[in-house]
Amino acid sequence: MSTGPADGASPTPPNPGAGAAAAPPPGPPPNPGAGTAAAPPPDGRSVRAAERTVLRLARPYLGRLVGAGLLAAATEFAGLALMATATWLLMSAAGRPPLDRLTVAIVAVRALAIGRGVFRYTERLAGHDAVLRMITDVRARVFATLAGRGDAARGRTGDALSRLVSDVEAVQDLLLRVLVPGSAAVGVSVLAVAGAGLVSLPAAGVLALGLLVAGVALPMAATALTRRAADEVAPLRGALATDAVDLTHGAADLAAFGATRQALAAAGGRARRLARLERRLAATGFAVDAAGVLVAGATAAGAVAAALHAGVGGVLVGVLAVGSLTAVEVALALVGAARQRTQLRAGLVRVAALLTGPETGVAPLTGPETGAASAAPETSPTPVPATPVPSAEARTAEAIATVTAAAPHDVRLDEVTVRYRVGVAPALDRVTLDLPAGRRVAVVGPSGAGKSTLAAVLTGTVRPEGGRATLDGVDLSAYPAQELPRAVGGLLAEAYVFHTTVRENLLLGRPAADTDALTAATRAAGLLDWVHAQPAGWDTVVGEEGGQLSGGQRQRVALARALLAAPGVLVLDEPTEGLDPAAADAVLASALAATPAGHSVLLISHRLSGLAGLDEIVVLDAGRVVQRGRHAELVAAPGWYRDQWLLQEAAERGYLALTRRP
Ligand SMILES: Nc1ncnc2c1ncn2[C@@H]1O[C@H](COP(=O)(O)OP(=O)(O)OP(=O)(O)O)[C@@H](O)[C@H]1O
Repeated sequence: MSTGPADGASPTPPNPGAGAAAAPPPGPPPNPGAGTAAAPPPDGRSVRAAERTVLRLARPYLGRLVGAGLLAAATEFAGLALMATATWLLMSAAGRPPLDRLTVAIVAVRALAIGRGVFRYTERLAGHDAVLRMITDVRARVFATLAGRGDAARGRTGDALSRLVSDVEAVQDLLLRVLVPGSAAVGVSVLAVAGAGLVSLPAAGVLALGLLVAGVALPMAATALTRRAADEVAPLRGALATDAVDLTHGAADLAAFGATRQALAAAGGRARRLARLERRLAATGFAVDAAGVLVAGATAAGAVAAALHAGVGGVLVGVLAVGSLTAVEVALALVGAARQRTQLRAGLVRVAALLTGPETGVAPLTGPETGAASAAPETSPTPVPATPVPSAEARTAEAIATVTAAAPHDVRLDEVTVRYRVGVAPALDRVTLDLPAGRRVAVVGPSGAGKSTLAAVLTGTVRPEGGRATLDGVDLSAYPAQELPRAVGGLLAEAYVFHTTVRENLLLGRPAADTDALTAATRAAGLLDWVHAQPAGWDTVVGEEGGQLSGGQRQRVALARALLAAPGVLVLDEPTEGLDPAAADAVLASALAATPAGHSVLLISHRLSGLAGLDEIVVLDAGRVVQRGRHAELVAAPGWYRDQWLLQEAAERGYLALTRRP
C-alpha cells in the first residue's frame, strides 16, 4: 500500500511546488503531542501523600535503611573528623613537639581514612540491599496493578513500561539519594556543632547558623527556584518525544492536510521552550552551588573570628576553620537532596497512585482513561443507522459544507503512467480517469494493482512519468504543495492518528471547524456515540499512534477527519478497513452522503459492497484499467469484478464453505 516515492529512483520527485511561494496555511495545526497526555504538575499535598505511601512500603526494611543512614552519617563524620584531626596534626607538628604527643593523632588519621572507606562501602551495600529488596516488592505490585488494568493490551505499553521502570526508580532515588544522605547530613551537622561547642560556644553558634543556611535555607531556595521549571520540563520532554513520533509517522497525513509547516513550528516552539527551561535550571543550579561555596567560606571565617574573639588558641582555631568548611560542605548535600526530590515528584505520585488506588486522594494517573469501549475490538455496527435517514444525511452534508471553503474541481488523468523504479513494470500504465465536479468513482482491483498509486497521483505525492494529471485543466505539478491539499485530499492509505485528543485529531482536517461540523463528520464516520460515551468526550486522548483506540475506531477518526476537511476532490483509500461488513456498509453510506454536493469522490476499496450508487467503477489490474462501468453492468459481465463480487457475497453470508463442496 506504500505510495511514497521509490527510493531515489523515481524519475520525477513528488511535491515539485514545495519551494514555490505558498498560500498562507489554512489554520493552526492540531498540536499533536502538545503534552495533552501529560498530568498537571503535582501539588505539595499529593507529593507528601505519595511519599508517605512509598515510605510505608519501606517498613519491613526499616532496620536496614536506618543502618544505611547511620553508616552514611559515620562516613561523613569520619571525613569531618579526618580533616579536623589532620589539621590539628599538621599545625601541631609545625611546633616540633615530642613524637609521642602526635602518635594518637597519627593513628587516628589512619584509622579515620580507612574507616571512611569501609563505612562508605558498607553503607552502599546496606542501602542498596534494602532499597533493591523494597523495589522488587514495589515493581511486583505495580506490575500486578498494570496487568490488572490491561494497559499493554490497550496499546499503552510505552506508558506501562515507563511506570514500571523510571517511575519505580523514583522510589529508589527518594531513599538512596534523598533520605539516606539527607539524614546523614543532619546527623553530622548536629555532631559538628556539638564538637565546635567543646572548643568555643560563639564559634559553635556561628557554625550552627551557617549550617542552617546551607542545610535549610539554600535547599528551600533551590526547590522554590526550580520547582516550576522542573514540573514543566518532564511533560515537555514527553511531548517532544511524541512530536518526534508524530512528525515522522504522521508526515504523510500532515502533508495531506497542508499542516506540516505548522506542526514543525509547534514542535520547534516546544523544543526551544525546553532548551530555555533547561538553561534556566542549570543557571539556577550553578547560582545555588556558588552560594553554597560562599556560605561555607563565610561560616568558616565567622567561626574563626568568633573563636579568636573568645581567646581560643591558634591550633584549635585552624581546626575550627577546616572543620567548619567540611561540615558546611556535608550540609550542602541537602541542596542536592532537595533538587533530587523536586525531580522525583511526578514519578512518586504516579507510583503511589498505582500502589494505593484512587481512593487515597493521590493525584490521578497520567492521561484520562478511556473506558472499556476504547479497548473493545471493533466488531459490531456502531451507532450509524444501517439505512441512513435522508434528512439526517442532508443535515450532515450541510453542517460540513457550512465550514467548507473548498470549491468543486474537475480532475482528469490522461494516459497516466507511473513507474517507481527504472526497469520494473509500471505501477500505473496509461490510465485515464475523468473526475468532474460531483462525480463519484470507485477504484477496485487486486492487491498491488495500483489503486493507492492512483490516489497518490491525484494528491500530488507521486508524479507520473508519462501522460497528464490535471486539476481544472492545469497540470497538478503546477500547484504549490501547500494549496493542493485543499483541493484534493482525504483519507490516505494507513492514515495516522496523532497522540492527542479526538478533537485535535479532527481539527487537523479543518482547523476552523466548530462543534457542529465536528459532530456531523464524527456521526458520518460512526464514531459519535463512542465520543459521547467517553468521560472526556472530544478531549479524550487517543494515545500514541491512536493506541488507545481499536483499529476500527482509528479508521473512523481518520475518516471523520477527511470528511471534515471536505476537499473539492475527496480521496478515500479504504475508508472502512478494519470494520466488520455491516459497519463498513453503514459507514460508507453515511460518509458518501455526508460529502457536500458538487464535491467529487475517489473511493478505493477492496470491498465491492456499497458501490451500487457510484457513477463509475474502475477495475485496475497490474496498473491497467481492465474494466470500467457501473456496478450493475460489471456484475452482469464476466471478469474480475463479477468473480470478486460473487466471492465476497458468498463469504459474507457464510456460504463460502458450501460453495467449496464438490
Ligand atoms: N513507494 C513505492 N516504491 C516502489 N514501489 C511501489 C511503491 N508504492 C507502491 N509500489 C508498487 O507499485 C505497485 C502498486 O502498488 P499500490 O500500493 O498502488 O497497489 P494497491 O492496488 O493500492 O495495493 P493494495 O490493494 O495492496 O493496497 C505495487 O507493485 C507496489 O509494489
